[in-house]
Amino acid sequence: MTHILAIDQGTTSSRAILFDGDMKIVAVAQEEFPQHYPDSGWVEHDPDDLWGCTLRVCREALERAGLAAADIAGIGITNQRETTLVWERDTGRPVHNAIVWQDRRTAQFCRDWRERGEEETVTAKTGLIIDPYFSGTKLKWILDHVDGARDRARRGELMFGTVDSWLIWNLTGGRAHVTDATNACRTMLYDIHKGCWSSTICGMLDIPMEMLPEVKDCAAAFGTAAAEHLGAEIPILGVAGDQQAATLGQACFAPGMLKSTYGTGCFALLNTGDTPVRSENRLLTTVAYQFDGKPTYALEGSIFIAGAVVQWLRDGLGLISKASETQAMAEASDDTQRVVMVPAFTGLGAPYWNAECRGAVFGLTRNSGPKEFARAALESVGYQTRDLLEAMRADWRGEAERATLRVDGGMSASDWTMQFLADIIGAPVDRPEITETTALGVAWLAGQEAGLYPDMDGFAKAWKLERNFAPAMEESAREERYAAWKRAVAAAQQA
Ligand SMILES: Nc1ncnc2c1ncn2[C@@H]1O[C@H](COP(=O)(O)OP(=O)(O)O)[C@@H](O)[C@H]1O
Ligand SMILES: O=P(O)(O)OC[C@H](O)CO
Repeated sequence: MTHILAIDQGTTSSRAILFDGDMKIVAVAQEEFPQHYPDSGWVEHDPDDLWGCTLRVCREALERAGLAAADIAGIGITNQRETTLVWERDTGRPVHNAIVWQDRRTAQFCRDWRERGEEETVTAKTGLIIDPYFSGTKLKWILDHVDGARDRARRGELMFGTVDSWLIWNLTGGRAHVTDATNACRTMLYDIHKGCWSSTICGMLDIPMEMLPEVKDCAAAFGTAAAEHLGAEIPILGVAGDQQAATLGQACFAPGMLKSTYGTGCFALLNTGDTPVRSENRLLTTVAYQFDGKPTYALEGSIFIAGAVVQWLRDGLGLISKASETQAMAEASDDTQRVVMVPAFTGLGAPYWNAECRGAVFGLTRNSGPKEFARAALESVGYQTRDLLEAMRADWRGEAERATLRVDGGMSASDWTMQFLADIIGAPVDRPEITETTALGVAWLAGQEAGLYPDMDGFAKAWKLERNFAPAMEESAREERYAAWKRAVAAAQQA
């Protein structure tokens, strides 16, 4: 058994990536699945799509690599986080579509909950703020709206899970109802200090605790994939939410190390070691990873629109036909114009958490055109990251000051964006050779549990730099531009 199968179940596609004994990628298979938008601000996935396309890509990757299940030492699963599923214990049938992390249907409930003055209790226990983003209020919504669901859950007939739990349940033929600490801590039902489900929060949301999965370390025996799925039994040995998996894949193991992943959204995590740091600046306290029952914590900043702003230039405005064209446009743009784009298409995430804010563009002149729009779109990703880093620097005793930022995700391929990022945060940006860090992180979890891959130190040494972006912008220009961004965000929120 020489290989590891990493499953990356994301918001828009499922991917299966096979790694060899040297942690090199040997095959990738990917499949997109439909998004469902039943109402304004609602986003759902069909649970059968999530499971079905995951299984197909696993089979396809094996076929492409010319490998059989017997060659696979273990499976690692990483997944879109917070997305909420409920299914029947007996039949495995979901009682509702999965409610996706982006879904805002519980915004009113969250507002009322905050106004009842209960946010302090929630934050103290879970490290999160009250927002529809997390699983807790989505699960409550399902229990409130599916006939008889709460009573059935109380009788132990229904099970809750995030996407990792759902996939493991299916892979193991209904034998394992489990999750890991990094996924559990995004539900808003998990006490990150005690390391267990919180009866207080479950009580506040009237969630029967019978329906919650068992929480394990990130590297553990999660169950065995049944032979009928991939041709032979394979143990599932690693699980982590996708942003935590990227933190692992970037080998951010020491306190103060920082990564940011630029996909559809952007998620920055700062390792704070064994101390859960309480944010004074609306960041989240989260479990970065957990081994031997001991959590390592992180401060997380979540931005909902990063690469998605480039998709909007392509699909919404028709200014480009592919994402990489933005590079040449930004290079050729008029630098004297100060067009500022606030891409708050679905509200603003950290550190603003303004669900009602919408996008805006400032500073347009008669000469502003597609190139300036492209530049402003790419710059918006840098400015939003700076917002997160400002908050991290303030929260973490100033120790995150000028820390190198390790980047990954699809948009990190844009050299122009990465250089602007280094310029505007005033700190170095490191892009690794492998930008598939999410899959790598969870492959490493499974691989070291299987005894195939090195320990933490060995893995950290294997991390390789592809390119460093050093800040080159004058301090005065940096601060002047950032101030213009802050004014634009304030104005967008007032509009
Ligand atoms: N060269 C590029 N320049 C700018 N944006 C890019 C580039 N390549 C990809 N992107 C953006 O990155 C995103 C895709 O990254 P990916 O990590 O695959 O995202 P996800 O996992 O969220 O689907 C898209 O939103 C796309 O617009
Ligand atoms: O599926 P992604 O890569 O868009 O990541 C989604 C995040 O896990 C949401 O918290």
